Amino acid sequence: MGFNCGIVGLPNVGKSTLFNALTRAAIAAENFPFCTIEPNSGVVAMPDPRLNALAAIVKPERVIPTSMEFVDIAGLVAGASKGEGLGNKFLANIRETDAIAHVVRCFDDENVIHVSATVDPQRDIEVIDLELILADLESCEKQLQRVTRNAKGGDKEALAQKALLEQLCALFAEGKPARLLLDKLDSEHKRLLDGFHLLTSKPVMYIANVAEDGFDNNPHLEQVCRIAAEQNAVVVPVCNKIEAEIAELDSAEEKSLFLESLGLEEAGLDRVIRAGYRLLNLQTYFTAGVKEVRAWTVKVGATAPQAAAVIHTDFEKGFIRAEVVGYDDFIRYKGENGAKEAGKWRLEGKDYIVKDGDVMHFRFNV
Ligand SMILES: Nc1ncnc2c1ncn2[C@@H]1O[C@H](COP(=O)(O)OP(=O)(O)OP(=O)(O)O)[C@@H](O)[C@H]1O
Ligand SMILES: [Mg+2]
Repeated sequence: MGFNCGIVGLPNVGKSTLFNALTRAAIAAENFPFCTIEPNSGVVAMPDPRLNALAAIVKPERVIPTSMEFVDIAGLVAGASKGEGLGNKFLANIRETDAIAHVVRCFDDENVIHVSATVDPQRDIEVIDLELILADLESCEKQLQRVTRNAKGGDKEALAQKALLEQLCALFAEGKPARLLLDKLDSEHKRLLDGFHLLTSKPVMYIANVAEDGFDNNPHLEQVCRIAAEQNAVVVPVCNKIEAEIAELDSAEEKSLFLESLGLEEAGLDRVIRAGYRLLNLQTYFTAGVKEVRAWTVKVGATAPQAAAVIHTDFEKGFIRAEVVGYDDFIRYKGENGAKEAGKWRLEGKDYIVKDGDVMHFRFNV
């Protein structure tokens, strides 16, 4: 499934370090700005303890998690929207993503170069936001010219696009991102907005890259949390450097020992991956057969046929019914047969809205 989250931020703030930890890749993450030029992408497995619980009941030959893609993008600097630091190219890379993980430097370290010399999360966030907003402003102004020509003929769609583009330009002129408008738009206007391919309409979460001991009493982190709260955005505090070190350990045992020695319960990466998944408004359903127990990703609100299409488009085309057992029932009644006996096994039709954790089997006909 093609959902991805772009790792975005100023140069040298720890983006590639996080990417390496997430994907166990070994791309260059050196202490100098613009170390990354070409975007790197990697597919990351979604940690989900429910898979093991299902496997313990079904005892399948294999267990397959679902995944999402992360893309490590080059650092942006002030002036990027005018082409500074290869800015236009990097902005084009961001345009390809579905959501943005904005990495903000929240650690002090004299040895790690900061492009503005000091650590100041508020300023750094504003630099990135401003570049994305300026790029969107320019793009909307261009689109407005084109649409205005079409609207002269009285074309309804063009008139609606024109009104929305004007609203967006006004918002950008105030230095605000398009995502602030999202809650106020109906589905028709959301469709129009999607068609404009903007950067600031993408959902954003903040990755506060802290020092090893920077989770508590860290004014930089507090600043990010304050800004995020104003925007209704999520903050994930992580020490990217430690995560990269943990990812290099071979066994799960070594990892948990290392985490314990640092006083941490869970790898920060799992929190990043889960937050990215939620940011994209994704949820998981399962298939549980003796051959394989597997997690699949669908958008929240997907219907049963849409969920079926994730496995194969034929499943959607020839969709007849979906056999469904909720995850909790599946566990409580120890599998499909138990759930059936307890009256918790359902046959659902094409309008059924999939719930997170549903264990599903599709009946189809091609
Ligand atoms: N939490 C941290 N504490 C201390 N040092 C860190 C931390 N996170 C990353 N670093 C260091 O910061 C430097 C830059 O990291 P990295 O290359 O990942 O940045 P980047 O954002 O990808 O940069 P670029 O935009 O140039 O590609 C590296 O030397 C890395 O080890
Ligand atoms: Mg990099």
